[in-house]
Amino acid sequence: MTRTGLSDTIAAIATAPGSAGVGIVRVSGPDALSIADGVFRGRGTPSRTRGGRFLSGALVAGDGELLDEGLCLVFRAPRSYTGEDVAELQTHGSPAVLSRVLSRVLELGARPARPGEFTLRAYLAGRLDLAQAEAVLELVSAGTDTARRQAALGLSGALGARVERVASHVTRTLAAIQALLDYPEEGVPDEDRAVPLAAAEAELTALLGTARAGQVATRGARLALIGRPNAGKSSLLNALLGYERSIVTPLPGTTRDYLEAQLSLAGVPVTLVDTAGLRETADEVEAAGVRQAVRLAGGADLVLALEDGSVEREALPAELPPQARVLRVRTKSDLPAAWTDPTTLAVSAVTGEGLPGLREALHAALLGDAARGEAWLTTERQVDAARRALAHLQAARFLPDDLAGYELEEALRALAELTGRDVAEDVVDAVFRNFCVGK
Ligand SMILES: Nc1nc2c(c(=O)[nH]1)N(C=O)[C@@H](CNc1ccc(C(=O)N[C@@H](CCC(=O)O)C(=O)O)cc1)CN2
Ligand SMILES: Nc1nc2c(ncn2[C@@H]2O[C@H](COP(=O)(O)OP(=O)(O)OP(=O)(O)O)[C@@H](O)[C@H]2O)c(=O)[nH]1
Ligand SMILES: [K+]
Repeated sequence: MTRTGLSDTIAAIATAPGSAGVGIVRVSGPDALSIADGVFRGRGTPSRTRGGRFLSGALVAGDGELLDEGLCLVFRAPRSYTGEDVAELQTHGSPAVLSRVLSRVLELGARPARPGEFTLRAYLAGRLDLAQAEAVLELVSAGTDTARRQAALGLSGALGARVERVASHVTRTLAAIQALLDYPEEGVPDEDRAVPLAAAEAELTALLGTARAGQVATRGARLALIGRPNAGKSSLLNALLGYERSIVTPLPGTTRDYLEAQLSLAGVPVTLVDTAGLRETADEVEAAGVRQAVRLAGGADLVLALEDGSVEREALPAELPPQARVLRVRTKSDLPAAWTDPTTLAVSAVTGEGLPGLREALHAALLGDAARGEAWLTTERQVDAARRALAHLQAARFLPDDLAGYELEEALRALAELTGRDVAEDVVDAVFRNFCVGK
């Protein structure tokens, strides 16, 4: 996004396209209220109304034609979403009405808002930090209640407060180091250096631990079903879905390509991936399927490794990628067990036995025990800044005071970036590029 025109008055339809009970045209900037005067006719005049009030009346075109009945909400700088003067024209929510009201507002001198420009202005006015602006974006697009809860927490500033706690430990250490730099022979005592640094590291590590959960909650998760032929992968997929998505036969090697199906696991959107059974095979097509299965396991957030409980246990013929996180499952628990293993969940796709426990285990493995009520990291940008901050803290641990001081300053810079107090313009612009017009 270019940074020109930031003192222009901007306008956009703020509500979703299509018909709705009510629709809103939002106008923000120095001329917002005088422009509202030109389109709104009521008993009061927007530019002479106190902030925080609304007027009821009519919206009219340039030639005086009545466009709709409506309300005008008046916000005065700095007490508005953007921090600027804002007029909200609230109409009946028809695209025909909204486009005529917007045209009139543009005719009166506003320019169309760029995507995210209202929120960018709120950020530049210091009303939101970058992590809060990201939370606004996540709230607007939240598809699950978990995503909504985390976004609302982020918008409330809870993430900023967590980061601030880490930063305060680092600042304390840095101050102690700087106070003693002129007397290097003394060294900074542990209670001013090792202790707060350990606290900062522990808090930051806990925060980083929420990243997977945060990303799973907002973007959903991929779950790959892996196992030998006939282990019961397709049957388990169908049982989890509740309908026959994947072909099940007694013949080993039934699934050769992979297939995907969507499932909601306690509000988390999950993509289940059924793969070809893993075995040594002379069949070219099946062998390609096996290689693909291993690759899919590497790309999944979680691998369900299935082993047939009714036959003698055999190791998987292929190595799973080392980064894969694996949950082990013993299938066909309705049949006499040929083996058991306390670290393996037993399920039956036929009777449904063990399925509720499996669903719970999946949910726990995907969302972890990230504490409720605590803010999570939800974007790659936040995770990257937190990782860099942690690396600097760890580097500082074993360095002499002067060099440690440098690492701590870098850690503070990364923490400031995390909440968006010290961020390069292109990074900010990349965040706002994902917004819709009108937000
Ligand atoms: N109609 C409408 N609903 C909306 C929004 C909006 O802009 N318009 N929002 C937008 O995304 C969200 C609410 N966000 C907002 C946050 C702060 C202010 C605001 O003007 N705050 C002033 C106090 C105004 C007053 O009380 O007079 C302030 O904090 O100083 C407005 C909306 C959700 N609902
Ligand atoms: N009794 C019992 N039989 C099962 C269960 N799950 C699967 N089966 C049977 O095991 C056989 C193989 O099941 P599939 O679901 O096709 O196994 P798969 O792992 O997808 O097999 P491939 O496609 O060959 O890799 C079928 O005859 C199923 O009916 C179960 O929980 N209990
Ligand atoms: K099969």
